[in-house]
Amino acid sequence: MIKVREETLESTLEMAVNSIESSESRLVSFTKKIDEVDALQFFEAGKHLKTNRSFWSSTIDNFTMVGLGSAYLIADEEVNLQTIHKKWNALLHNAIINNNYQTPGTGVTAMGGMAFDPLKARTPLWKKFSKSELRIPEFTLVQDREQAYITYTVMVNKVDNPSEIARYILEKEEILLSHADTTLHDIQVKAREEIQPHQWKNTVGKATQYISSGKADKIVLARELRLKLTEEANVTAVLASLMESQPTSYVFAYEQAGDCFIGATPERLVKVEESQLLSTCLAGTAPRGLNQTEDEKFGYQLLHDKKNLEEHNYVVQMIKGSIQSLCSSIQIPETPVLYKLRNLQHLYTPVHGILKDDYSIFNVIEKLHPTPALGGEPREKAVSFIRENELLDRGWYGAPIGWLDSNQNGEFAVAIRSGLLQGNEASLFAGCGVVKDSDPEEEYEETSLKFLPMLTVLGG
Ligand SMILES: C=C(O[C@@H]1C=C(C(=O)O)C=C[C@H]1O)C(=O)O
Repeated sequence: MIKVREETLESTLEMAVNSIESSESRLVSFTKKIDEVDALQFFEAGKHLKTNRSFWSSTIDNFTMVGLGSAYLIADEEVNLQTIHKKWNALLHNAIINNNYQTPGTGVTAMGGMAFDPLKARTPLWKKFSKSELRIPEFTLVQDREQAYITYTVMVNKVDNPSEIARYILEKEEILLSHADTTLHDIQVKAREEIQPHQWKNTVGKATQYISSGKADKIVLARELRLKLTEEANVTAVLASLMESQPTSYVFAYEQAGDCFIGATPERLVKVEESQLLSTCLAGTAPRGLNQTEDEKFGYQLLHDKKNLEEHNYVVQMIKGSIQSLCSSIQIPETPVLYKLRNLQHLYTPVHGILKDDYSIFNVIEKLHPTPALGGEPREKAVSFIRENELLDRGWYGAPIGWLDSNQNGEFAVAIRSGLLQGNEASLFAGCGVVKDSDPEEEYEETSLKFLPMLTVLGG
């Protein structure tokens, strides 16, 4: 990685082009501070580029990232995180980075996600999505509280003309930072089809038998709700509604050739800021009450419910065990607290650790995914059961989604409370942890509640 301090984009590009000797190409990035902008407007204006867009917002931290276009793609059909990690390192090794800021998400940044289970046969539903992908956007906007930054990233080679590239970028920037005209319509759900609800309940029954016979302790089963909408959903409008209705969740979107994977997940998989590591154990669910007394009653019951505490504890123990070798110290509270969302409340245990020098966010994701919150316990048995019995191609649902940068920062969430928008249709996904005394009917109800965050913003 070559860090440079050239004054302008053009001089940075010139320096980069001149530094290239053979037929290789090099990634060049240039970050500048800009006046505060509306990230959603920027995302909407990104439509003008006719390109794939990505969005990430951690509302609680007041941190939003928008990625437009693709300067480089690391796509892999294998979901081998070590291979992806090597490709990312190789890309950065040769990159020329002009960034005067420390803010996470500046410098070279990648946004991406992956399939929950690369071994599950892919169905047409997810045909536009690779099994894993890291996209280095051409334009990355970071809004960190009141500070905003834009990074341009391009791949250049020896014969490129720096002033032409600079002109192209600045022209596009003008469009992106000008006010986008968002005409937002109220969409409605015209029809909904629950995919094989009866068989799903049978599969839950089968999982409880499998667990009772001692072959596994917990298996997470998910199902799909297919929607027809009155018109094509505007992704920006859906994002805006998710940010408003789910202020304690991560709101994300990842477009792929017209389809868009989108959601508002409360579940952080891992955040790394320099050597600080944060993870989250989130499992165990109850509804919100209709009034404060009922809400507190449901919360109290959840905090004392044996089945939910057991489901939760599998996650705590697994996360603790998995990151032990990567961290020099770990802090985990003894007991969970409640994490309240608009429609649900969960058992929540935060995890803090100090990441040892030799490890990065890739190593943590590799160890953690899938946690027993989305796979089960023990992992291999549960994931094989899901692969063989679940009536769904999860695609990117339930898998890590997020971003990372060239300064060892990054954050990935577990892509739940999510859906795949496909023109004027959409598929929503929801799952729940099954243990030995799970009741199929209750689990069915729980998944119905978990569809709500997405269903509501789509007018359902
Ligand atoms: C699988 C989902 O949620 C997960 C399962 C939970 C549970 O079983 O209690 C709770 C939170 C999530 O870890 C989902 O929302 O689709």
